[in-house]
Amino acid sequence: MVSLTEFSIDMSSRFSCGVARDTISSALTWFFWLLSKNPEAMNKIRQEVNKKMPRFDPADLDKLVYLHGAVCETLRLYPPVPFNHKSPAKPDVLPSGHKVDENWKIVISMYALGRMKSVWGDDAEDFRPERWISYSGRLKQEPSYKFLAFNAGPRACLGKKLTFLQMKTVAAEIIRNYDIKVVEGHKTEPVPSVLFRMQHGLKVNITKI
Ligand code: HEM
Repeated sequence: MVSLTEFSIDMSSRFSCGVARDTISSALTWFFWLLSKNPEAMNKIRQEVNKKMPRFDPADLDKLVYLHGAVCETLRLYPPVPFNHKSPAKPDVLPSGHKVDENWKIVISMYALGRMKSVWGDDAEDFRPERWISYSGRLKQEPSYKFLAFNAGPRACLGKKLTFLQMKTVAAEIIRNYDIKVVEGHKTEPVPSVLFRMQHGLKVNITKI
């Protein structure tokens, strides 16, 4: 058996396994990229994990409020499903006053909504997990029509809870044990498609803590 303390991998390919793999792998890839650009947030998550969940216990995942905020920020800025379209079942009038009928395809951009200053404030473009935490240190719940990564209404995503469970589990265990740095000069570009992947994957150096 070989014990590795430092190695390089393409993180996006490591996450590509399991049910609903593409959405969760896309989200985790952007999550680690955002954290590598925000080392302070990475440290805060590490401290929170070590303090509130010293040994992995799924029952403790709810206590990881800052980590939850960081996952929400990732999904707000880089929604794995960046746009969607819907058609009305019968002629209708939208709140904006537009008349629509069954032949219309209404395109909704989750990506644009997540970055609108009128919705999220002047710092809408910034990665700020604190945005999701109230003054009392609890998680702030945003309406699903505002935080649209999982869509809203009767056909919203059925895997939302499972997504947070999986993402927080992977994030907590990786951040607790490893330091991650994106390989210098590595290009990160999104693929403009139905799934918001990273064009060249995410090449990182991993060091055991
Ligand atoms: C980051 C992770 C995920 C994101 C961003 C996401 C996003 C979405 C979105 C936007 C929709 C609505 C699609 C539409 O209106 O056409 C949806 C539907 C759905 N998702 Fe997810 N999803 C994620 C993970 C998962 C997981 C892990 C599962 C199951 C294990 C899952 C199961 C489903 C199902 C069954 C639907 C269809 C619901 C219905 O039509 O009634 N999703 N998801």
